[in-house]
Amino acid sequence: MLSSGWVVQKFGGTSVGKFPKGIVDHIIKFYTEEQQNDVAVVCSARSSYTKSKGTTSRLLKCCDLASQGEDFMEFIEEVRQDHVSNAEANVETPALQTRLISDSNKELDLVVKYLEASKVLGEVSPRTMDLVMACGEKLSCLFITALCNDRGCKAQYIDLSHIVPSDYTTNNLDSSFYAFLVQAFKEKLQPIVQSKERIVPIITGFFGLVPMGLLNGVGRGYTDLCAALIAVALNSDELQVWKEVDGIFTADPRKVPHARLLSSVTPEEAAELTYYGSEVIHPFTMEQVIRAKIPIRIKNVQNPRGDGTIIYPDNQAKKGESTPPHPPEALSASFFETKRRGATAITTKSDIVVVNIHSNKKTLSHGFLAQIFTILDRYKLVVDLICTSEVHVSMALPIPDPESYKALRQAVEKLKSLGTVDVTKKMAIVSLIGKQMKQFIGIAGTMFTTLAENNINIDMISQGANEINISAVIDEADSIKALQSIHSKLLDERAQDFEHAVDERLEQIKRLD
Ligand SMILES: Nc1ncnc2c1ncn2[C@@H]1O[C@H](COP(=O)(O)OP(=O)(O)O)[C@@H](O)[C@H]1O
Ligand SMILES: N[C@@H](CC(=O)OP(=O)(O)O)C(=O)O
Repeated sequence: MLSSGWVVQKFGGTSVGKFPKGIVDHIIKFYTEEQQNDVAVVCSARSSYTKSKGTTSRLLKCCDLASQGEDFMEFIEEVRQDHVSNAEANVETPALQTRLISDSNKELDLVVKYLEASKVLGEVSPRTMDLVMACGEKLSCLFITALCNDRGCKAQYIDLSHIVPSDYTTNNLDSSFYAFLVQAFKEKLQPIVQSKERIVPIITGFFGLVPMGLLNGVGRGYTDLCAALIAVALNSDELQVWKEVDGIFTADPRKVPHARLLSSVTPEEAAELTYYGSEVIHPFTMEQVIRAKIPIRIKNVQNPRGDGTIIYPDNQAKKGESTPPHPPEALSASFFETKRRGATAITTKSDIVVVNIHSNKKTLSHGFLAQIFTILDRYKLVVDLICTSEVHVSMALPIPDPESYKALRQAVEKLKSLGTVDVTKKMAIVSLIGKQMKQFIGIAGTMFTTLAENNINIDMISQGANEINISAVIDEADSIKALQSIHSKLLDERAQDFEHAVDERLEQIKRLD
């Protein structure tokens, strides 16, 4: 498959909020004018500083209030004010500014209608929630479209919020649903693709009224998935996910000052990092694009010329290449990267609660685990890590908000019928991630010795079946110390003493000689 010339750029809510002019002048225009690419832009709802104060969070708060029959207008007015003053501050051409404000007001008025009806009913259906949430991406894309046109880059607003027909039925968001979406996106973008003039489509990251609701089906961060499907629809050369960091680092650079920028990671590593606390990319994003052989590049809106980090399998050829990059999989490039030393990155996840269950039977009866999971399932609780012995089960659960804490309390009451239950709060999971780790001996040893040397108590240990993740549960208060000390032993450029880990592959090769 040859180069199509298309590049899909996804911008997160805080980037749209903080750097809109930079996005248009130094990113969109750079790729269209200097690189001569065709660019498609996907935006999330605007957040000025943090996601929790962002438009999506405010709109979800309105849904919450309406479902309790309470007044929500205060939050609508906050969203309105935010977008009006943003339009006034950034869009200079009077006609474009007036139209943007009027279009934004219309969208918000519509949301008020949906919410008023829900308030009367005292219930917000998943469909209504989607209709309300979609407004965030609409406002953001109306704004970026106006700003592009204002600054001399021809752009067209594309609303995907009704792309899924109301009679579309599916029980889960499987590959046939994604295939349907890709086809629908292709049709929607066809006029722009065929246009003689270069037009940048500015596409709402909200993609339709998904059968069980976008929040239930995909979750926050759905715009990453939308951008991925657009990249597939356009047979794009690259999917660029623009953030406020230079790419993926060996650890969260805010917590580990010596963290290094990684030039590439595999999709499996990116997924593990995201799940275990480093919110890099929505996990659903990768499968579709990688299958279409499209690389994902994480880049920084504040440093657009940086190389960023590429997410791509180390054993698969890219679009337009006939063979995988050399050296081949058996001895992949990172195998020779001495700096990597087996592990790729380290991450921590906070708000973890450990639940221990001691069976009241002498031996583990069959069905014991099934009973535990049935209870957890009933309360929609997720288990991140689990360790079992014959009569004892330890589980680490993410409990990030009051709602999940309430569910946990109810589940614990039920679990008590199976045995003695104890609960430890304020814990964290520290995870060492690396696709190459499985061929090294001593990495887990070094990780746990480092924790011991730093007086950090380990509550649970787990090595995932995929062998790319070694995790331990520790006190949340120790998580920064754990990150920094393990990083300096196993990932720091200046790490001196890594004498314990033996590269098993290299040893095998030596033995063959
Ligand atoms: N290993 C990591 N590499 C890069 N960033 C990381 C890592 N772990 C955690 N982070 C944090 O993830 C955040 C991602 O960037 P940000 O632009 O804030 O995301 P968003 O697109 O959600 O707005 C950064 O604040 C960064 O500190
Ligand atoms: N606007 C949505 C979806 C999203 O993808 O956001 P972001 O790209 O900023 O993570 C949210 O806040 O969840």
